[in-house]
Amino acid sequence: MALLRLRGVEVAYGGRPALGPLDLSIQPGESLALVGPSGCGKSTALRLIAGLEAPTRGAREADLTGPAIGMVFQSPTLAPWLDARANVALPLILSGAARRPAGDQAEAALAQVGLAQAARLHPHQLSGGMAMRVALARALIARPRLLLLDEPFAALDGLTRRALMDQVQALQAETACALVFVSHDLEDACYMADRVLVLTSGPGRLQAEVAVPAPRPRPDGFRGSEPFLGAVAAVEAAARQGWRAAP
Ligand SMILES: Nc1ncnc2c1ncn2[C@@H]1O[C@H](COP(=O)(O)OP(=O)(O)OP(=O)(O)O)[C@@H](O)[C@H]1O
Repeated sequence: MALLRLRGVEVAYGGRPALGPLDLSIQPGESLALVGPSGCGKSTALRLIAGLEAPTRGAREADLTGPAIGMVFQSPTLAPWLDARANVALPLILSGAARRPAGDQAEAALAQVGLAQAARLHPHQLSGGMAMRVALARALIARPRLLLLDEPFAALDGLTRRALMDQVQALQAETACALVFVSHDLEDACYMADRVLVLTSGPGRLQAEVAVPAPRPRPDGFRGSEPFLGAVAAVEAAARQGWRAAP
């Protein structure tokens, strides 16, 4: 049974098509990447999946209850007046948890992303990578069944980005949540996902679906392996067919 399905969804803004029609299903525990040229509707698709926006046409069907969805955006959107611990605890407190146990849980979540020492720091004291890890801890604290990441690493340097991708995979293995990962970077998409959905230029439709038949978390040397290189080549070929050059 799929966690979530989009059936023939289309989104238009002011009558201008922005996405679709698009069909998509997300199975429990799987990792899905959405790639496509700028403006094709990737973020729109993610907002539909999150239920933050309704489709103009088509339907969203979700089999999600409880702490269903965690989301991390390109900028970490932390509350500047709260320290890391309080930022991470916020979803629990907003859903009615008591401050002390929520704070304890937040500290454990920060330790999981390697930030045990940073619990009392405020956002302006954090590096970009640290802030992103705080946002990740916050998204995962309620143990969602589905984690949505919208270009979360785009602003980070290459090494930090790779370390964070491994960290997300480790957390995903631990929590068994499904992941939808939006990226501009075709290699990052193949690194993170079991299936890469290549969207066309806007309004984005499915151009191709490329499987990455390899275990997660990725083993050492994965980027030199045949499944990875083959998937990247297939995604690039689909992109060459379906993406118009930006005007
Ligand atoms: N709230 C909105 N009102 C009007 N138009 C919008 C709105 N949100 C998005 N759009 C338009 O819809 C299209 C898809 O936008 P979206 O942000 O989903 O694309 P994207 O693939 O995520 O882009 P990028 O990779 O550049 O982040 C774009 O043409 C954008 O201008």
